[in-house]
Amino acid sequence: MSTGRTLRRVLRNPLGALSAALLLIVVAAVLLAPVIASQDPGASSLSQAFAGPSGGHPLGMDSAGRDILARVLYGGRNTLGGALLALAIALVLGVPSGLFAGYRGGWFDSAATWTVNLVMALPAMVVLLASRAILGPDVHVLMIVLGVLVAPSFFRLVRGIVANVRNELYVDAAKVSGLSDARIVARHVLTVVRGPIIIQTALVAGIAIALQAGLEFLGVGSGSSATWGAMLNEAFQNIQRAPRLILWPGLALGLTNCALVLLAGAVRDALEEQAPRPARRRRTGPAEAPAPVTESAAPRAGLLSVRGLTVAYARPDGTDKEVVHGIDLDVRPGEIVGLVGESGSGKTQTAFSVLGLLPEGGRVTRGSITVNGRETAGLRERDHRALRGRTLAYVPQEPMSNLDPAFTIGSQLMEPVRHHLGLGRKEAAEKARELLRLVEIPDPDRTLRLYPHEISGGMAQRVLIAGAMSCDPDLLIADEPTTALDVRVQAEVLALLRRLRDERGLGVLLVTHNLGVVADLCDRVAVMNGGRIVETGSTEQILGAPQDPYTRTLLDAVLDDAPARAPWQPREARTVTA
Ligand SMILES: Nc1ncnc2c1ncn2[C@@H]1O[C@H](COP(=O)(O)OP(=O)(O)OP(=O)(O)O)[C@@H](O)[C@H]1O
Repeated sequence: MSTGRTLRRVLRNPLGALSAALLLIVVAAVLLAPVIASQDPGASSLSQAFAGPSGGHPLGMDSAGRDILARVLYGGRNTLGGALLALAIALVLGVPSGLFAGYRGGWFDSAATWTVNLVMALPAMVVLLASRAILGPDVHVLMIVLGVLVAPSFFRLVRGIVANVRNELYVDAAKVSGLSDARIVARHVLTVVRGPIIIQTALVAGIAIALQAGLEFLGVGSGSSATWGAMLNEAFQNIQRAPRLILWPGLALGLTNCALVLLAGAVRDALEEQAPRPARRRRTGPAEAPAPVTESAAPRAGLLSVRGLTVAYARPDGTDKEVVHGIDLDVRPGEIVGLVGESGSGKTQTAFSVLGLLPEGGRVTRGSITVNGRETAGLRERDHRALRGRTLAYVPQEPMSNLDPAFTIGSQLMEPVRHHLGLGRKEAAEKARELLRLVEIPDPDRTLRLYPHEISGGMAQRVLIAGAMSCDPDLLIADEPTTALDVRVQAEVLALLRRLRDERGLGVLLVTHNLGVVADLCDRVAVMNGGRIVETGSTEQILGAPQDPYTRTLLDAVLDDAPARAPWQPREARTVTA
């Protein structure tokens, strides 16, 4: 949701409008103190001590004969300025570290979380009193210490949200499209955390103001300058003689804090009206099943060639869990190769190894992956990122989860195009329109303006295919691209992939467990089981005359437990050699 729309929603809420107006008045009055109050807040005239309101002194005089209006206004400067300083320190320390720890995890996350827990365990008031004793009675120094003490609240808030967002599929999709981490954080992560940060800022500002006033009230502040807390302290000492002295600083503190809390509530309500983000798909898979290794004697394909690929995950005890055990795979230009196997057989790990996007802890431990003849196993992240989007593209399984609900379709299609092709806004919009036409979306202009929740699943998948095609890649890796769609839309998406292959000479690695899709679309098939490729061949051969017992079991399962017919008849009119 855009900032403008959030602001309008806040102002439409009566409490939001009232609190915002109140805060504006307080801030304006405090900033305009020299204009509104003609007196110096420190100038005292003992003969006028405790004098009531008069023409030149509308709020009267305090116990030392100082103008109360001037002291409230100038005191507000010191009180709000101090709170602002504490807030700035807390934001600068808490937000970037929370972003980094949540997004990257690893040792920085552990170290930062440990430090934050330590700071949170410290009793804030005791630390503030001790700092005053050590660093002197300067209110600014106390506010800096306060900023450090409240920074953990921002860190924990931001880290928690970012750690969740990092797992969203649309963040994976942004990585796949080749965007840098900084761009992904700025675009997809900051938009999610900015709302909670605004709410937290309002609440922490209230706490900082109250704490600062509390310290001054206890006489722990600097004491030399006017602040609302110091005024309360003085009023309290004279409560019997002039109880009205407590009214003005009390009112200023109470109103400012109420306004901040109400504003935080209004911002939260405005943000909650935003459509909920889809939950992330969690992958699960059965345990490894052993199978024989097949070594391909075939020459390496020009587009994608995988030889002896082994993928492993580090276990907490330091040992490796191997999930892909030395596989061979080839995709030629203009060829659609199906990678089939049941859940957990290692299809996705293979695809992600080619994309250079193995999840944290996973790595290619052996083997070679060449794309257009260039070795990519062990490539640096920066070089892999350059390949993704341009040479390699990815179409994921769940179209809706891979689109960021906060941005229009147009904005999401234009971002990678502008980044990779360096196009300006207008050219990128034209390119986005052209891409939507390419994937046969009927009214591209209208679709560009829609948000993901306003389009169907089939259309979302077309949008993702359009995004994948934006930089005219050579190889498209599609992970179960039709699973989330109904049968009619599935057929349309498959026809679209076939057309792209025919018209553009696109190579496609189709990850699927659906043999119907394989029969419909693929030229060749590799069957995976337990992290190994057990059989590779043409679609006709694999579906018509499977050699491996596992492939036969897979085919039997499709035919409702009946034995596989021989030969298998693919849906598309293909020449079947029995
Ligand atoms: N992050 C991880 N850490 C450890 N093991 C993992 C991790 N991700 C996947 N695995 C293991 O890797 C193996 C292969 O998983 P993979 O996701 O490639 O299967 P798949 O064939 O794509 O299944 P699906 O169709 O369900 O996605 C599984 O045994 C799985 O438990």
